[in-house]
Amino acid sequence: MVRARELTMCYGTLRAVEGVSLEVALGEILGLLGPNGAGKTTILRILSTQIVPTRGEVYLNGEDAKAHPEKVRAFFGYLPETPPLYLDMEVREYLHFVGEARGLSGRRLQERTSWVVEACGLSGVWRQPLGELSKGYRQRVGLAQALIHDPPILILDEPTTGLDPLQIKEMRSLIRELSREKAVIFSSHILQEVEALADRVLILNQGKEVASGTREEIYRRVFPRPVFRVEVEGAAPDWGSIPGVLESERVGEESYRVVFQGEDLFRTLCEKGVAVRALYPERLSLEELFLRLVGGGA
Ligand SMILES: Nc1ncnc2c1ncn2[C@@H]1O[C@H](COP(=O)(O)OP(=O)(O)OP(=O)(O)O)[C@@H](O)[C@H]1O
Repeated sequence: MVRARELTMCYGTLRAVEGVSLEVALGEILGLLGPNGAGKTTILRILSTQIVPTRGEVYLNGEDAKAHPEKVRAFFGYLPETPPLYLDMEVREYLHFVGEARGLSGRRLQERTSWVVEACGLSGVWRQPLGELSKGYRQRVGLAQALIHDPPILILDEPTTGLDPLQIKEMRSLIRELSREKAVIFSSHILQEVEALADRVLILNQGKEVASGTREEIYRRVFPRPVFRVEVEGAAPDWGSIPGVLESERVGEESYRVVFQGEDLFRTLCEKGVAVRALYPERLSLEELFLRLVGGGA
């Protein structure tokens, strides 16, 4: 549904994005994750045809975005980091205005407006001017305008910025619900956000892809061999003498992270007289993976 190949974007001498490729299918959520200035917004602006990349190709719903920008604009809804709202307009006026600009009219416009108002929880503020809405409601209106024409693709730049915890929860569940029948791509610099929402992640740093895939795939890239957490009782084991243990790291009082390649770590440890209290496969958070990938340590 969304396919971008080898995107590069230069602003003067600054290479904001370099050689980034991505794909998002219907029913899938891709999270772009990276620190400030990593190039996330630039990629989303390229995908939403606001800027033309210095190099690279974008296909939305099979159409070449560079060759047919007008055509592909019908295929997506875009929520920019700061939604462009006309602050004097009431919510209902604004959504009608955007719907008409998207080519809707008559019954279809009424239907779609009612749908987005319901889906985005806007019925209580329907007659309020946008300028009087809280940040959370403005963000919902921003999402509503992106959805009004029922596009198959949703492009969301930092969709939960500025929302309170309850609003974040609601926004996430709405996006998840929508993703059942849409391709969703969103950006965030918050690891928990991406972890909570994305099926797949594209990690960016200084304009370049650092890793991409599901968390498990990224995990396997960071740790190509199985990693276990081992909790022991008593003295620290002599890890170097235990067959199959390739690396060990102390991560707590009596807790170790162990890279093991062999048949049965538990049995091997017991045979060596190690008193094992707990042993389980390690599952690093996206945050730890991210830090390892960008070289910030564990
Ligand atoms: N219009 C522009 N002109 C010049 N430089 C730009 C422009 N837009 C972005 N940049 C630069 O490109 C780089 C990538 O910016 P971008 O906004 O894409 O990053 P980001 O990952 O979205 O960051 P943030 O999380 O802070 O929004 C930054 O160094 C930024 O200063």
